[in-house]
Amino acid sequence: MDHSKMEARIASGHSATGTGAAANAGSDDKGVADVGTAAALRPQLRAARTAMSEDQRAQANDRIADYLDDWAVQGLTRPMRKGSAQRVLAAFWPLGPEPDLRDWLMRQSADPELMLALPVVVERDAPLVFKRWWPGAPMRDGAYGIAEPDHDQIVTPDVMLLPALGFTAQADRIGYGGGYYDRTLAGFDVAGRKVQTIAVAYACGLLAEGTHVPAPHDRRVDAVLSETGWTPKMPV
Ligand SMILES: Nc1nc2c(c(=O)[nH]1)N(C=O)[C@@H](CNc1ccc(C(=O)N[C@@H](CCC(=O)O)C(=O)O)cc1)CN2
Ligand SMILES: Nc1ncnc2c1ncn2[C@@H]1O[C@H](COP(=O)(O)OP(=O)(O)OP(=O)(O)O)[C@@H](O)[C@H]1O
Repeated sequence: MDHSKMEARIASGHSATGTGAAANAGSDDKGVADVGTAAALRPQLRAARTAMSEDQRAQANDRIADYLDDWAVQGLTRPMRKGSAQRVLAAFWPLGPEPDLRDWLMRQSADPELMLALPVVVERDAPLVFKRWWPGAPMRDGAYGIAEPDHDQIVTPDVMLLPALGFTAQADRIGYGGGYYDRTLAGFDVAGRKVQTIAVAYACGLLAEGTHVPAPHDRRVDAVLSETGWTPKMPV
């Protein structure tokens, strides 16, 4: 989706009612057809995240890394494809105020059983591809200004960390609205590939019960991790 289309979607988004931290901004639009859709919820989710201070974000990033450390020991050891020597863990390079996993990734790069990867937008409205990442890997600015690996080593993730703007207690995920991850996961389904999915969000992205109406193409993730812990529980 190009920038102008994205802005148009945001401009047309209506606020939904709700009691969650992210659901407080402007709620005069009761009754409109798209109340509760991801598009309607994005503006207030963005506002809640932007309202965090740099300090709060840094602290939240540290807490998220702590939870990921526990999971790396207790959970990440499991989903290994038969015959493969390394698990491929796809993460993401932060865009603006997203959770920043870079320090954690840097530390994980020392684990010989892990191969790290980052998403690459190769084509608009198409599935993502994943390329290997290691500290010092050549990078370039890709689509949407997100840094991406600049080489040809495409890999298939066993486990995927996905950025999320919002989430529900049932592990529904709201992203930026490009549909990239939903398309990517749908493609993996067709190919018969199993991938464990973990959305990473700040806790202010939690939507109150009944606030969000997922679309048919929306994929639940196996779990959501925020600075307050796992929703619904650590995936093992
Ligand atoms: N860090 C990160 N990497 C990612 C994603 C993501 O959401 N975050 N993606 C997830 O699909 C894919 C890229 N897709 C994207 C789709 C739309 C926008 C987008 O709408 N950007 C807004 C600005 C967002 C903001 O800063 O608030 C724009 O360009 O107007 C960004 C990425 C792959 N890599
Ligand atoms: N499997 C799919 N096949 C085709 N189009 C899809 C698929 N999944 C999502 N889309 C399209 O992508 C658009 C955006 O989807 P959605 O709002 O769920 O994005 P998102 O999950 O927030 O974004 P992202 O995954 O990029 O972070 C929707 O209009 C939808 O039609």
